[in-house]
Amino acid sequence: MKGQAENEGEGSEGVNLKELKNKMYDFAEERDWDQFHTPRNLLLALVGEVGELSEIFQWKGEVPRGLPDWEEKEKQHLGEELSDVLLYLVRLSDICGIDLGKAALRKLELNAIKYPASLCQGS
Ligand SMILES: Nc1ccn([C@H]2C[C@H](O)[C@@H](COP(=O)(O)OP(=O)(O)OP(=O)(O)O)O2)c(=O)n1
Repeated sequence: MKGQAENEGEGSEGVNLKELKNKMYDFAEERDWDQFHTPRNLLLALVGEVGELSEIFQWKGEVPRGLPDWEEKEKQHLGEELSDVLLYLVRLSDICGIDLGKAALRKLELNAIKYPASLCQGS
């Protein structure tokens, strides 16, 4: 199993970072909001959204994977906050001139070197 959301809704599989980056670019351009999308502003917006994401889990204690007991409305809200975090992260990376996909792949490689599976099994 690759993840809890592996078999979820159609249409989500083809989404890529470039598409999200371009859509955020268009969103800002159409509103003349590019002037506000500075690195610091975007970082603060990102952190704010992480706070909103945290609020959803606040006081719930640990919850089982897949969130089986959550109402659909609650899960939809979670999806919205996760998306806000992702979108601001994508936009922040773009504004800073970082190729996020490339950077993330490189980081995965570094992680694998730092934590060799043979030495880290289950601990
Ligand atoms: N200057 C802005 C403001 C918003 N957005 C976009 C990116 C986020 O995906 C979303 C954030 O919108 P809100 O600030 O309205 O935040 P929420 O959607 O979380 O609403 P609320 O804080 O009322 O729950 O809109 C943006 O790109 N640039």
